[in-house]
Parts: sequence; C-alpha cells; structure tokens
Amino acid sequence: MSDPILETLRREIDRVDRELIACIARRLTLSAEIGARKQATSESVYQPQRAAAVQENYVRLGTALGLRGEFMQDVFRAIHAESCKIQRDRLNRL
Ligand SMILES: O=C(O)C(=O)C[C@]1(C(=O)O)C=C[C@@H](O)C=C1
Repeated sequence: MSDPILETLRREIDRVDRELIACIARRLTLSAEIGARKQATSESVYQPQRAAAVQENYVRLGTALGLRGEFMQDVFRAIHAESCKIQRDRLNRL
C-alpha cells in the first residue's frame, strides 16, 4: 500500500534535486566563462587561495544551516574538481 505522505515527500525531494542540479549547471557554466578569462590572461586553472576561501564559505554557510562541515567540504571538493576539469578540458581542446 502506498503511503501518500511518503509520496509527497519524495516528489518534494525530486523538485529540490532539479533545482540543485540546475544550480550546479549554472555554477559550472560560470566556471567555463572564468576559464575563458584565465586563458586570455594566462592564469592557472587552480587558484589555491580562492579555492580555500570558497571552501570556507561552503563550511560557514552549511554549518549555519545545521549541515556537517565535513559534508560541506566533500560537496565543495566534488564541485571544485569538476570546475577545474571543465576549465582544463577547454584548454586542452585548443
Ligand atoms: O575563482 C576561480 O578562479 C575559479 O576558477 C572558480 C573555482 C571554483 O570553482 O570555485 C575554480 C578553480 C579555482 O581553483 C578556484 C575557484
């Protein structure tokens, strides 16, 4: 027998996931644009200071909402790795 409350919660999760994925895609599009700027100015893809500052933001904003700092670091690492890959792939296509 299906549980209507469970079904409602799952639909809500699917809706939130769509938003989350759209936000990730938007962020990676911005990263590709940054990659193009770096290419024009011969800057490195990996920017340790900026990456550390962004990671701190993830942990600060996440923990303020009750999320674990370690989880936020994992999320940042995954997104940052893809962001750097997109910028490097672009360079390698040239
Ligand atoms: O700010 C930049 O320079 C970016 O390219 C963005 C970004 C990120 O995705 O957060 C990616 C690579 C850098 O190491 C730092 C940050």
